[in-house]
Amino acid sequence: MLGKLLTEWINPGRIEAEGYNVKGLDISVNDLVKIYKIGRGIEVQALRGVSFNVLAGEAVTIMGPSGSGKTTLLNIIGGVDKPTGGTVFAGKIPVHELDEDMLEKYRLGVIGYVFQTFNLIPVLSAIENVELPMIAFRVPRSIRVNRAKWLLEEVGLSGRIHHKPTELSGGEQQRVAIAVALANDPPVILADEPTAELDTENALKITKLLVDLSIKHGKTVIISTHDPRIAVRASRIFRLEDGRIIGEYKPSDLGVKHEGRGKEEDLAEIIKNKLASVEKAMEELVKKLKDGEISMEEFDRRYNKLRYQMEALKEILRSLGH
Ligand SMILES: Nc1ncnc2c1ncn2[C@@H]1O[C@H](COP(=O)(O)OP(=O)(O)OP(=O)(O)O)[C@@H](O)[C@H]1O
Repeated sequence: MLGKLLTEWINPGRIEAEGYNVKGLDISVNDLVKIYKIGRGIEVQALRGVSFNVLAGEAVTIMGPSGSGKTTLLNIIGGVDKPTGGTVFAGKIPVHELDEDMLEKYRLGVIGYVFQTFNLIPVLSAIENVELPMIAFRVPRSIRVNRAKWLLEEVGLSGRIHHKPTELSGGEQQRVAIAVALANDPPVILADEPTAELDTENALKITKLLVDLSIKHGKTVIISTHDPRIAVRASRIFRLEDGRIIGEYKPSDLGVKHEGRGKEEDLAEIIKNKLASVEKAMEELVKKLKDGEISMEEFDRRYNKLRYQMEALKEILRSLGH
């Protein structure tokens, strides 16, 4: 029964030498809990009931400090790790219920995973790295080689296809890693801090490549990041802290246009203005409560929302050196 839900995705016949045939899937995460047991009865609760939805074809970011659970969350969505509790659906596929055999198929056909550390095989050239997932997927050689070339061209590396990872810059290695993730034309791309090792210019280029997969090709893209400058490039930002989603924003809530590519000084100015308006709204809310215009519940709900927004804005300012 479960196998049937994967049938569509595990057919190598759907892979073509060029282009993307497959659009994104909805991702639905419900009350996800992950507890790591680290011996002697000690437990680490990495996720404490995380729920959120990503629409098919949407690009979102998960933002949060180190240790907040970003990698754990992506690993569970990506079928690399199993949850302790809760559910994850990719379209109709109940990822949390898949056994090892089906998870392997799911990882090959449904998920393209981009890691922080590029994760390329050092002894293989760029093109051979891109071919690997297609070999595992049993894509015929003629299609495989041409698709690998096409994908490397797509990520702007047509002149580097025979280079080994060590002969490429960090930004170029991450481009190859994106081509690897796209090899089997997956509907869902997960990227775990894909820009952590890169300078700002390369980080923004890689982010654009990933976000464009959603905008131009309808893929579902989930990017985890520490960096608010990256986060604001997606359509929505989920803020994860201590294993919980504590807020959800649109870049416009933070005063930034969805595809804003402004200079960093401009961004700081915009965010300072937005911060001032959020602080003003908080003051007004306090006044309304004092004047008896709103109930305590309503105050709590609205004040907390503003507070999370304020914290996110302050974090962006800090990362911009203000
Ligand atoms: N395999 C594991 N065994 C035990 N604890 C783990 C394991 N993996 C992660 N953790 C713990 O779970 C929590 C969340 O870790 P996770 O790696 O998901 O966070 P993160 O937000 O991705 O952090 P970073 O930004 O530093 O990569 C942390 O407290 C971490 O120490």
